[in-house]
Amino acid sequence: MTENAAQDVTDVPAEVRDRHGALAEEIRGHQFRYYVLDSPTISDGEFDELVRELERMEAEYPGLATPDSPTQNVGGTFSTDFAAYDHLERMLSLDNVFDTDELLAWIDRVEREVGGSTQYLCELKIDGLAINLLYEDGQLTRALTRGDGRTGEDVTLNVRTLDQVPQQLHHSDEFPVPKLIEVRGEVFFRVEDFAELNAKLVEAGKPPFANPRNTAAGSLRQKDPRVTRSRKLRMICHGLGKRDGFEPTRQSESYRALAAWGLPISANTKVFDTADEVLAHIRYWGEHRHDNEHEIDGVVVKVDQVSLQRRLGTTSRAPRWAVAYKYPPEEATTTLLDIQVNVGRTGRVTPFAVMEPVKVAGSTVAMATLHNAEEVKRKGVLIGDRVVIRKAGDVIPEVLGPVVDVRTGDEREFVMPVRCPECDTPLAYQKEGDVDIRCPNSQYCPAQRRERLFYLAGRGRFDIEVLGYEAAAALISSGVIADEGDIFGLDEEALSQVELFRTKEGELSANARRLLANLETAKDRPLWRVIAALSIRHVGPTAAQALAREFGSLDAIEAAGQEELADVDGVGPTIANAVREWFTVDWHREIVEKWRRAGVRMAEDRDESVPRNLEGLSIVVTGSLAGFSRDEAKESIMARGGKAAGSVSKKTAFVVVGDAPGSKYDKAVQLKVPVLDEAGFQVLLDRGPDAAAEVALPAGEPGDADK
Ligand SMILES: NC(=O)c1ccc[n+]([C@@H]2O[C@H](COP(=O)([O-])OP(=O)(O)OC[C@H]3O[C@@H](n4cnc5c(N)ncnc54)[C@H](O)[C@@H]3O)[C@@H](O)[C@H]2O)c1
Ligand SMILES: [Zn+2]
Repeated sequence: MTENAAQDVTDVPAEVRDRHGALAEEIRGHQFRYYVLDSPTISDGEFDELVRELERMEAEYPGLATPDSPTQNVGGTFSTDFAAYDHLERMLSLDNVFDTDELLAWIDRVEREVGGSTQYLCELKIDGLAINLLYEDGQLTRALTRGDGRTGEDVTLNVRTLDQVPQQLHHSDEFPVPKLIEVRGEVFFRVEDFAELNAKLVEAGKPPFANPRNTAAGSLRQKDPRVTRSRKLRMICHGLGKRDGFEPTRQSESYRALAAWGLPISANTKVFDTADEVLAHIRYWGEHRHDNEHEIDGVVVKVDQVSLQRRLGTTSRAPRWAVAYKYPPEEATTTLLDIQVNVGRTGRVTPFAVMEPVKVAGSTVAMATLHNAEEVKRKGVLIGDRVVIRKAGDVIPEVLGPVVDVRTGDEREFVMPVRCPECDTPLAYQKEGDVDIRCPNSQYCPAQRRERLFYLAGRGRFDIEVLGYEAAAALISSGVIADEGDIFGLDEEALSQVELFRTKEGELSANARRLLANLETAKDRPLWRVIAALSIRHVGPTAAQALAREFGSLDAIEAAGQEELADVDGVGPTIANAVREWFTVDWHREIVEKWRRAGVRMAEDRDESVPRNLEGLSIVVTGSLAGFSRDEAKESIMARGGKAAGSVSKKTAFVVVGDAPGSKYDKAVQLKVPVLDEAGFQVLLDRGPDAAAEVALPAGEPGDADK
């Protein structure tokens, strides 16, 4: 103990004592909301930050670390809604570390105290709620929540509804069922079960739950076990309490015993010898945090040998032989300052949340899309609310829902505008039943022109580096181009009229020159990217590639009929309609004309060394071929002028059948379309349709002749 530790609380300056007292009180309030009401008002990350602040105060003034401080206690309490029982052995919490250095310091301390190296059992830290199962003579006699660590809430009837929890432990020759044992574990929702639960709620017109952990806690702590039964709660065991008749030497061994008795254990526990291995494991799970069936908030590192666990002992709050490495929190709470709307490339008007900037998962979040007016209603958020937001990995941030309990009454409902915020055109649904409302002024709406221009400069389209959002906005608002049709007509003179492209001295900027150079290169992008750049609804990269491959030029696409388009693999009727409709609009065709005049590629290059011997023929490939991938087979057909169709019709010239062909083969037989095997396909490619017809399998022959 340090000298300081002897310090008396009365030695602490009064204002520090007050601050400490207030913070401790605040923390206890949050613990009550979290453990008893299952309804926290701040995120776990924010809560942990408060606790750390308390710890920092106590490190400076150790006199403050009195036994009733939250830092010295297991953080829960119990509710009078349930009968209370004492645990036979206390249930502890875990100490946390938040980075490599803190973990290495913990490992150092452990190894110093046990006088050598040891083995580390690493487990995923399941984000659920702790449960204590008491088995006497193999029978489940009681299930308690952690409560304050000494006394828990009796949720036996609820736990009995969990399929994974055996009422009677299974017999095992290797591990005889002990006379008495307390099994500790975590109750949680699998991510997919939680999503399913929420989907059902939404379908029933109810607001979804925000967070699986608190929902799991709420689902288990029900007065009516039937509610618990209706929720797909799961459990994983991660420790033992009191035991009589079972003395494992390692914790990892005890898991084998639990499994033998029919209890659920994790498939993701591993034992390591060195700190490096432990760190690599933690790194691995940090990157694969969402590849698991349940949410994890860290990795728990435990000394595996039970004798060493005993030697290390516990503090009043946590074992000294285990520690939780916590990953950065993915949820935070913040204030929803406003809900504004954005007009997209296709005129879709989407509300988005403007929030007080908050740090989550390593980045600062100030905005998040709310998708549509219905979604705003469904989430139940009001402007001015405290909201829970989530940013998981690379996924865009999401508003989960409001913290209803801290509303002041000053919050107000969001009203979806009825006119476009940029061009004042009345908004409309494109067709009945649409969830998205749109600005129909697609030609002139400045927002849509700007968004389309920005979009065509992106990856998978023209890839014009200098044409970012700001540049797109400047080009449209300055009026030097009316819309994307004019973009390739830009020259030095036009650009010098745009402030963004001028230097302070009024000269053309280097960026302007770069833009012109970029535009020159962009004219030669492959056809599919040109198609994608047109902002035809539903036409993403896959459809654009299919169209380019199939038709080879924009003219051919424009000339193609609805059925012909829909027939292409990767296109289908919806996209076919969108393409047809798009070409009926004058100013759309004008864009194509302007690009054509500027020298933008309008057709695929043809490989002249390949014979065009399949011109006009529609060929379907089904099943897998040994010498060609799907795409190679299609490309070989298209390079010869043929059409690689997705479905068999009377117009199909040949059906090429590989291994495991599907219903297309049956259809070919039914329609008496000539069928080729792979060798026949090769003949078709090399020597054309007449030669292939001679090697085609007789139509309707194999097996199915009488169909
Ligand atoms: N948002 C709030 O207002 C609020 C309030 C109180 C607590 N909390 C949150 O609750 C947590 C603190 O509570 P805590 O005391 O339970 O500490 P903890 O979550 O840091 O760790 C202890 C618990 O981890 C669980 N656990 C999961 N997997 C485990 C494994 N493999 N091995 C062992 N234990 C495992 C156990 O149930 C154990 O009790 C923090 O995440 C905190 O942010 C939040
Ligand atoms: Zn508009």
